[in-house]
Amino acid sequence: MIKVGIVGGTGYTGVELLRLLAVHPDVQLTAITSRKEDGLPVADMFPSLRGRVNLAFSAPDNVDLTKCDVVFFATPHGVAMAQAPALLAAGVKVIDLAADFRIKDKDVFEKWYKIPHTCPELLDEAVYGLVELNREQIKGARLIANPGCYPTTMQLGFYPLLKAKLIDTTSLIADSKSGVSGAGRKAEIGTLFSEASDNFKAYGVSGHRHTPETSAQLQRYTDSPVSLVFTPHLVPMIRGMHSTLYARLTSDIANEDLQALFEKEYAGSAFVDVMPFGSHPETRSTRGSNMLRLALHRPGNGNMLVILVVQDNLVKGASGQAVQCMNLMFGLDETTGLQQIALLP
Ligand SMILES: NC(=O)C1=CN([C@@H]2O[C@H](COP(=O)(O)OP(=O)(O)OC[C@H]3O[C@@H](n4cnc5c(N)ncnc54)[C@H](OP(=O)(O)O)[C@@H]3O)[C@@H](O)[C@H]2O)C=CC1
Ligand SMILES: CC(=O)N[C@@H](CCC(=O)OP(=O)(O)O)C(=O)O
Repeated sequence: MIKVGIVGGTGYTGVELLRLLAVHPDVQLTAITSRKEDGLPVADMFPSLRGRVNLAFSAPDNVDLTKCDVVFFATPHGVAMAQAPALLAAGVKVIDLAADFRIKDKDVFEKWYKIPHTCPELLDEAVYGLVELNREQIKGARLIANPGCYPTTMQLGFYPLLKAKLIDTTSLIADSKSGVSGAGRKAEIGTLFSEASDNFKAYGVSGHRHTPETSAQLQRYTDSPVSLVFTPHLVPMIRGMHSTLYARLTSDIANEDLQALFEKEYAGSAFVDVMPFGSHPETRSTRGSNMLRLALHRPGNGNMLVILVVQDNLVKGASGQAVQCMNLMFGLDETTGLQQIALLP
């Protein structure tokens, strides 16, 4: 059994890790931390876990995480970078759900996250945990930078087109919407019921930290300079993410061939569903599951391609993706414990 520790077990990605790992056949939950809830039985805070998780939360300082085989950091940016060196030195693998190791350039990280990077020596080694694009590297990794939720949708949508050199890389557009759980469980005015429900707004239009993360990753797949405009929106739903991606085709290609390109690229991927051309994927078709669904459109048969991408921000956008990485790092089938079908309605 893989002994698992979770730092930050009371947040939305932490409890999502617990939901997935409590029934994972190869996992033994070993330590779950919370500074505020030290000593409280996990199932007292989350009754959905009664009878499934028998541990209590521990303060991070009171628990020996070196007895774990892998530790997930479901914490704000800056926490994993402080603890990863000691854990790695003790032979523990680390999966960070925050952004500490996603951006290879320390200066770019510090500019967008406005905190100093205290562990730049690990930036080169960290493997970006987007399984569909990095599967082989993840298998041998000790340290995973789990992707941001929006970047997952943007990369899986644009990647096949970039790789096949079919689009203008300087005019990529992503118009994305997230459910409110994307902002985490902490109290904030913007996510109060009376602020976020029955309302709709864009945010971060002049600059969101997921733009540099996504651009840098996409740049790995093309020699042409990548330029991306990304606009996130908050929508009044709990889970879910919908990205409408726009790309200008630079070559004359039939719709059937575009569809075949995506189907071939993701044929071996259990968690990327290429829907029939012209489909309208719904976020609820991924709710609670690790699936990401996408569909291609070509309005008026012109040279603008529209790619619709949906996922559950907490599963494929965070905790499910992290478990997918863990499976590969421990030699398991990547689908182990992740076969849930989406909830509907
Ligand atoms: N929500 C989402 O859809 C996604 C989130 N992420 C990323 O995952 C990470 C977790 O997000 P989310 O679950 O939403 O966050 P939450 O705010 O819901 O939870 C944060 C957790 O971290 C703990 N924590 C906070 N500060 C510290 C600290 N200094 N040391 C140790 N533990 C700490 C908190 O518990 P306590 O204060 O009691 O210790 C809590 O359990 C973030 O970096 C986020 O950006 C990534 C993709 C999607
Ligand atoms: C709705 C909402 O607020 N979403 C978050 C992003 C979700 C996320 O967790 O991304 P990181 O892991 O990169 O922080 C935001 O836009 O800040």
